[in-house]
Amino acid sequence: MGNVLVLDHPLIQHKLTYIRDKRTGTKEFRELVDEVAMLMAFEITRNLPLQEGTINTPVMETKTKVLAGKKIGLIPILRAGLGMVDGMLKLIPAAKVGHVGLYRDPETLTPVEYYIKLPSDIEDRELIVIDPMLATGGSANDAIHSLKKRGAKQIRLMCLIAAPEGVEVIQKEHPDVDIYLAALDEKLDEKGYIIPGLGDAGDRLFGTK
Ligand SMILES: O=P(O)(O)OC[C@H]1O[C@H](OP(=O)(O)OP(=O)(O)O)[C@H](O)[C@@H]1O
Ligand SMILES: O=c1cc[nH]c(=O)[nH]1
Ligand SMILES: [Mg+2]
Repeated sequence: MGNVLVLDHPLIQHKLTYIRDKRTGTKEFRELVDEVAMLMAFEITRNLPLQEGTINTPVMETKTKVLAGKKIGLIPILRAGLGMVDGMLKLIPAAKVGHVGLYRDPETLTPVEYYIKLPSDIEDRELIVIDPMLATGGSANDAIHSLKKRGAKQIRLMCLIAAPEGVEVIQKEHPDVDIYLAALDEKLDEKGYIIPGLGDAGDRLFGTK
C-alpha cells in the first residue's frame, strides 16, 4: 500500500490556515497556493538522486554534488491543479507539464474527462499528479488510471487537503502511488465537500463563484 505523508513544515501549516480562511480573497488565495506548492515541492524532492562532480572553486578543485538528472513530469488536474504548477516549477524548472482536464459532476460526483495532453516520454518520467483537493478520490483515481493506460510507471500524488475517503480509494486502486498532503481532514459532507476543507478550490483560485 502507498504511503500517506502529511507535510507538517510550520510554513506550510501557517499558510494553509490562511488558504482555508473564508475571508481570504482570490488574489491572496492564489499567491498562498503558489507558495505552499513551492514548499511542498521542496519537501517531496528530498529523495532526488545526486551524482558526484568536480568543480574548481576560486581556491581549489573539489568534488561536489549535482542532481543526477531524474526526469520529472508535473500533471495538474484542471482546473484547480493549475494553481500549484508555477510554485513547483520554481524549484523543478526542468520538469515537463502534462494536463488532465476533469470536472466532477455536481449530481453524481463522478469525474468527467474533457482534456488530456501529456509529454511524449511519460514512461521515462517520475510523474507528480497535483490537485489541491482529494475528496471522494474519483478525479485523482481517474487521472492516475489515464496516465497508467498511456504508459506511466512511476506516479506520486500531491494535494493540499484530502478526506480519508479519497485516500482510501487511491490506496486501494493504486497501491504503488504515494500520497503527499498538507492536511488530512475529517470527512466529506453530503455534497462531497471536504470538511473543514477550504471550499471549492477552483472557484476560489479563479474567482468563478
Ligand atoms: O476527489 P473528487 O471527489 O473527485 O473531488 C476533487 C476534485 O474536485 C475539484 O475539481 P472540480 O470538479 O471542482 O473542477 P475544477 O477544478 O474545474 O473546479 C478538485 O480540484 C478535484 O479535482
Ligand atoms: O471540498 C472540495 C471537494 C471537491 N472539490 C473542491 O474544490 N473542494
Ligand atoms: Mg471546482
